[in-house]
Amino acid sequence: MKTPDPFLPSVAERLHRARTDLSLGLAVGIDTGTARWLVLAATRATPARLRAMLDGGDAQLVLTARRAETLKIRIYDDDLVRLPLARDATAAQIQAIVDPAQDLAAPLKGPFAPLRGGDASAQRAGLTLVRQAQLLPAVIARPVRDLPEGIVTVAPGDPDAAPPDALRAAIAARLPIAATTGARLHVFQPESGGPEHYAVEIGQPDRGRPVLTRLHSACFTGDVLGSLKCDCGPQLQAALAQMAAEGAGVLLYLNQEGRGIGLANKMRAYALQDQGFDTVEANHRLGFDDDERDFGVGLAMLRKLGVRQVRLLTNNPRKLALFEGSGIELVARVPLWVGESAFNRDYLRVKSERSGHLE
Ligand SMILES: Nc1nc2c(ncn2[C@@H]2O[C@H](COP(=O)(O)OP(=O)(O)OP(=O)(O)O)[C@@H](O)[C@H]2O)c(=O)[nH]1
Ligand SMILES: [Zn+2]
Repeated sequence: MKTPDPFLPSVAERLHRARTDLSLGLAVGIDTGTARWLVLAATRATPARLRAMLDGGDAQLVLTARRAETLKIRIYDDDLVRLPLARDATAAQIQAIVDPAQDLAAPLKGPFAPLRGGDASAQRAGLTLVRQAQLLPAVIARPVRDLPEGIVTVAPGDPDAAPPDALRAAIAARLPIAATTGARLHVFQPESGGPEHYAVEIGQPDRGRPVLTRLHSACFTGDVLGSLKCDCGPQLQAALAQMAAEGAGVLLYLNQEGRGIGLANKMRAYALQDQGFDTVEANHRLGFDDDERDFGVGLAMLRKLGVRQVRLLTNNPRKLALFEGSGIELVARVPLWVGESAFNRDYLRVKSERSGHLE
């Protein structure tokens, strides 16, 4: 077998570049083996690139099935829809279809005649990349004979087939915090780019015994600003306090703002919540699933820290299921109910009723 050229990017590195390029408003190539597609993030396309896409005459707007349900579009491809775009389509028209901000003010956007049949794998890969880039999940796609020189190109199966990101334990240092002076902060970096994640190690947890552990997802509004709309800030403080009281624990701070949709989209969701939609409905109207997080990175961090058994502070059944077959034993769940306020009572109720959160 030929050894790969060490200077060429790996699949994981190419995917990282593709996500970055889509965020910048650049087109990415998707090569299915029989066809080549150019893909642009619908919310980032510059006017010139949008025009160039439309001029070909066979451009499509690709949306998730979640967004299509809101717009009452017939879904033929189970997880997505493909809408043909006219040559004279405008950026404003596309924005109105993609972004739910104007849904209530201007509900009638159709009629839509989605495409059916044929291979949608390139479009599906495009959607996966833009949602991983925390952009609104919608792409403009167009088949081309040849991909332009210098365009980052991936295969449709790459986003799912890429090996889980290898993590580098970059650095750790002592960090006295309000909860305890005996804390250390570890910084982990995915080797193929992407956001860093942190671990706060309290005391010196005995690796031969179950470690009190929390997987906490970033919430700028709750953790930093003390937002009353969620329970994140109080959960963070309560978890650290309990670890300090027991003298040991590990809190993973995962940079998955807004259950993985990013702060901008979480604020779009909050604007929809102000219109009366709940936290789950708001995600769906934006085109996302209820929860876009991948907790696999948390397992990788625990392995790096040498944690083999956990007592997990959570009410979320998805976090419990994560440990099945992971090699890390879930010994107990420790409930974490704190911080209820008049502003988040409905949010907490929806988490119990719709997302299955445990008492
Ligand atoms: N999309 C979206 N994300 C939200 C909303 N409110 C809070 N979040 C995010 O939800 C995440 C909360 O995660 P966690 O603290 O892990 O809570 P959890 O999944 O409910 O699980 P446990 O607290 O462990 O029971 C954070 O990333 C917040 O930014 C919302 O209305 N919409
Ligand atoms: Zn929060």
